[in-house]
Amino acid sequence: MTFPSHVKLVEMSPRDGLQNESSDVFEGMVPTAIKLELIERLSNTGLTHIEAASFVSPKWVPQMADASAVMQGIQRRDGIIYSALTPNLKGAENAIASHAGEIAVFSAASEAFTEKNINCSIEESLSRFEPVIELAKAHNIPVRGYVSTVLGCPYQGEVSPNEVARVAKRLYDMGCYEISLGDTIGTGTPLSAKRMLEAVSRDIPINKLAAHFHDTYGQAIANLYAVLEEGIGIIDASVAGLGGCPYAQGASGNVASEDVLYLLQGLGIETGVDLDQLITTGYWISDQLKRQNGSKVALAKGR
Ligand SMILES: CC(C)(COP(=O)([O-])OP(=O)([O-])OC[C@H]1O[C@@H](n2cnc3c(N)ncnc32)[C@H](O)[C@@H]1OP(=O)([O-])[O-])[C@@H](O)C(=O)NCCC(=O)NCCSC(=O)C[C@@](C)(O)CC(=O)[O-]
Repeated sequence: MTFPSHVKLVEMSPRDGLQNESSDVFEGMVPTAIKLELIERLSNTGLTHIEAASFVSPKWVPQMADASAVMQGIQRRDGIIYSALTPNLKGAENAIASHAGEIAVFSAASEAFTEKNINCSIEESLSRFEPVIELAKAHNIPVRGYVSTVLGCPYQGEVSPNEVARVAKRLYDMGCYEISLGDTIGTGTPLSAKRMLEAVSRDIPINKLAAHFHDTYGQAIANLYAVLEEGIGIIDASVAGLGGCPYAQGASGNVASEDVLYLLQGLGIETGVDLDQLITTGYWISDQLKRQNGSKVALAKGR
């Protein structure tokens, strides 16, 4: 078994982490200043990729309504890519106008989830992404592609690895430079994660694939270990385990960045990220949101 020597961590907390936050503390919206301070603190940890906001309909996801203010307010650092999620051309235009360093499009391997999440079929979502990718190319901005529900769907249940592979390949062939595979509701297990990855990596080089696992069933770290064994070198995670998709009921947070980093350090895998700084940031945002910190490593190590 050979693990990669280096893993790229993609930090999700400002976008996936906060998009579903129904913060009582702030009567709904998390203030832009808190989002910006979170991004600033994350920028001090050694992370090189931070998904900072999403340019989606504010009627669908009110928490991301200040995406332009967030993207424009970031104190940008050399060597850090601040990316934004975009569902359509309108979102991409706004993201690019707000200086997103990378944009991401998102579909799913389940028709039912795609309808609930972005109000169209998988096929329609892919055609919406064509002009997005074209526009990004014209601006020299890389595009990441997400496939959600890769290990289970909240509406249709089981999802076939072949369908995940099909959607992932379409996104890759359309020009997405990296495909992130989302276990949106965290129902995957190490074996199902490996089987899914085997199917996807038949068509797409493994170094172009990212694991984006939620920890709803407590399997995310085990699933990550399984896909690291297969050669995955890009992992999405969210500090303090923040997050959840508004269109996947019961879906809890992303796997905690602190827990992923602890796993990687134990395997001798380099990331360039400082665990203590990450833990401090996780406690800071948990305090702001008056939430229990969702990272087991942070709880064990303490403040
Ligand atoms: C895709 C749409 C817009 C379709 O929504 P729709 O209602 O079908 O769209 P529409 O084109 O009919 O537009 C409706 C209204 O939204 C506006 N609108 C339209 N587009 C935009 C835009 N980009 N930015 C701002 N406003 C926009 C548009 O202008 C219009 O405004 P109105 O005329 O009624 O005032 C909607 O369904 C939507 O925004 N969905 C986003 C859902 C979402 O953000 N889900 C969470 C992210 S995915 C996720 O978390 C999973 C992931 C990626 O993390 C991986 C994993 O874990 O699996």
